[in-house]
Amino acid sequence: MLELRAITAGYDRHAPVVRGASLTVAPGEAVGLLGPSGCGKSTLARVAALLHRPDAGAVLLDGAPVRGWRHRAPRALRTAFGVVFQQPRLSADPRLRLADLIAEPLRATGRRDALPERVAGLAATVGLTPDLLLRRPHEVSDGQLQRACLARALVLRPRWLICDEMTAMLDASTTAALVTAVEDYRRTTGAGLLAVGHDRTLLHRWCDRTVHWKALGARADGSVPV
Ligand SMILES: Nc1ncnc2c1ncn2[C@@H]1O[C@H](COP(=O)(O)OP(=O)(O)OP(=O)(O)O)[C@@H](O)[C@H]1O
Repeated sequence: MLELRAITAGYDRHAPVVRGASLTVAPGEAVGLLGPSGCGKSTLARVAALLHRPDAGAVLLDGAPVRGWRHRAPRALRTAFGVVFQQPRLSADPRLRLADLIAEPLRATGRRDALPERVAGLAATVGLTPDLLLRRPHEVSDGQLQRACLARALVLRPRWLICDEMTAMLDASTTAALVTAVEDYRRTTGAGLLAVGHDRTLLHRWCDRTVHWKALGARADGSVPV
């Protein structure tokens, strides 16, 4: 179980953007998080993925409170999360060919066993042809790069997937392909999903339940329309 308990977080301790938000995702469950622009969804998603340390509150994994964040989180916890962000160009190293981009977490964790087979298998899962794997980010479309970013997020076989507006910039067919790839992965692994977005129809179709920001118990700070 992934539990966020009364999370307060932000970029200035005196003016947090998230205040007292609570949310749970069970293993195998797909939870959608909807809310207006700027309310703090991405900040909360980064806390859930152990990428942003909250100012208050707790993140629990299978009942155990998380104590370290980012590089201070134990490797076994860090690699339990696969994260896909909205803008692939901000999260992809422009020097890497797509095959190396997908393999990056495997190399970083020293897990080079069966690397080419794993990359080829994931590329097929997300709909990338072998010729695209040889190109660098500036030689592919946003949708193709996002497919590679999803493959990279899956390469360590995470137990939890955090998709933060993963399809917001993409057309309907790429959106459908990426959602199908996530669901195929979840069906075979039992991974839990937190999908953040604005598209109510997509999240309702995709997820087991969709939570609105207002239902997280988050307190308004007077400036954010919750
Ligand atoms: N790195 C940062 N430094 C300072 N403020 C930030 C930073 N990132 C986000 N913010 C601010 O925190 C608030 C919440 O941003 P966040 O991205 O979490 O909202 P969101 O609900 O995901 O928005 P959107 O739906 O538009 O992506 C916003 O007011 C934003 O300007």
